[in-house]
Amino acid sequence: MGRRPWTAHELLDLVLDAGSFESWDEPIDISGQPEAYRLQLEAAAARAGTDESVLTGRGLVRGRPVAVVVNEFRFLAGSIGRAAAERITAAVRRATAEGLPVLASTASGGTRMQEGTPAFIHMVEISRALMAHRAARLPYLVHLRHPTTGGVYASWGSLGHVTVAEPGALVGFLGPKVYEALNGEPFPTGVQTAENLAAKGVLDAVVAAEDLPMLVDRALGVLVDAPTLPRLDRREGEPSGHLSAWGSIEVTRRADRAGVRELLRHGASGTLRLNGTDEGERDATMLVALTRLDGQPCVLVGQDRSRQSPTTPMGPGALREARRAMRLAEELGMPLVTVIDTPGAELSVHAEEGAIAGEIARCIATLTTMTVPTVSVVLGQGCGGGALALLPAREVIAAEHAWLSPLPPEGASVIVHGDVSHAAEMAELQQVGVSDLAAQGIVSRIVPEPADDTAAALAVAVAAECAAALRRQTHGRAHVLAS
Ligand SMILES: CC(C)(COP(=O)(O)OP(=O)(O)OC[C@H]1O[C@@H](n2cnc3c(N)ncnc32)[C@H](O)[C@@H]1OP(=O)(O)O)[C@@H](O)C(=O)NCCC(=O)NCCSC(=O)CC(=O)O
Repeated sequence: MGRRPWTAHELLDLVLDAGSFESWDEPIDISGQPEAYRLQLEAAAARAGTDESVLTGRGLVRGRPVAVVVNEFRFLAGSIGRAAAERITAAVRRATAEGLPVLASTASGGTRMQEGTPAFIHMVEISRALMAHRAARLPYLVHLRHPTTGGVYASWGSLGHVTVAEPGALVGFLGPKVYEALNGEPFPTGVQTAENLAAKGVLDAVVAAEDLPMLVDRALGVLVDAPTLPRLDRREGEPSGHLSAWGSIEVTRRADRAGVRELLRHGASGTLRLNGTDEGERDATMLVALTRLDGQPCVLVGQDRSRQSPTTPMGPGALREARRAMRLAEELGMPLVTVIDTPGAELSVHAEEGAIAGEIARCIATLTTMTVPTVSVVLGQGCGGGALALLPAREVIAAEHAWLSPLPPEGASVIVHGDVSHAAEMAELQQVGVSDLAAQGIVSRIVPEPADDTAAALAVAVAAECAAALRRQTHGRAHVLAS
């Protein structure tokens, strides 16, 4: 940690628009507490300048109304006793009732040792209130400050839709001093840090408190704001269809082919990248983001062609990240976009032991049972079960040269002919190209690839088509709900 830790009041001043904070906190009666503890509480209040270890209320972040729950570490190490726990639970319930997103900022030694089990058990009530909040499709954003440990990290610190920690923050379940005393050896260094946990896919990002307003604004710009009018050029036109299936395969394997990154760069705005499964797994080949695709808010998950190679194939963790995106969309009532672009999933010991086949099955199972609008985009290579895992959305659109096959055409050639020389013939025979996919009803729309065929133009055309497809479904759903 570089600077002195933020106090709760400093954090509120930093994050909320000036003068917008309105406290929800009721006075706390400590008269019934044992004298020694009462004296500790009084001393803590005098030191911290707060009446408890948590402050709650509402305010504006860049004009957006939010409920806030902020830990004060200087009050008995931000520890959570019954009064603090009840304050958090009440604030979350009020936020739910008022339809407000919740932003929590933690800094704590966990359950308050002076209060023990009756306080500890309140982790359950806090979690219950937060899950009711999430069930009401309201956002919960978490910011972990230095240090965040114990029952705070293991309840309201870990239940966010988006979870970030400040640079250098100690974030861990058991405090390192406690570990060392109990185990007779120090806990390994560099593990309980914001940076390590983000690298491991436990946290979404490392974000300084100064940058929290931007993060909250971005997240709520997708999670709360209504769609805006389309602005991208739809690039109407007929598919040229002049290439064979093999010709298309060669086009999609070109280094300058547009991928999901180009789709976001040229066709989206207000993108907030998420990171990992939030369960301790991360695979750079899958990209997950909250974004506005041509003005349409959505959760987007896509296979990143730029990160896949023979040495870094798309593994089972990538598919678990995809399922996190699916869960998020379903829970938040957000449209989901999946982007298919893979030369195939990982074939290895790691993949088998990580349940790659099961993850493909679970992705298919999840996608086919989602109730929110879903669109999949076959953008480039659609090879094998790894591609199929992201395919079965309500509407499937495909770029003109995209393709879908059970395995690489070279593999099919080996199976049937004993060598790879019949790959082009097998691609044709196996009907992998988009015209065949459309004829079979697998693909409902083909996005013509612009004649100039630049990655940017393709990305713009696909983004516009995809957003339009989502709008059609969202509109249709509203129609059904209204009737
Ligand atoms: C959070 C810390 C890393 C911060 O370290 P620092 O070196 O900055 O500060 P410190 O250790 O001197 O602590 C500052 C003061 O806060 C007190 N203090 C720390 N944690 C406390 C807690 N949970 N309850 C009550 N008091 C606590 C310390 O005794 C000390 O008091 P004084 O100033 O009087 O000396 C460390 O305090 C720590 O490891 N705390 C315990 C974390 C933990 O393992 N919690 C699990 C609790 S059980 C739980 O939460 C349930 C669960 O795990 O599920």
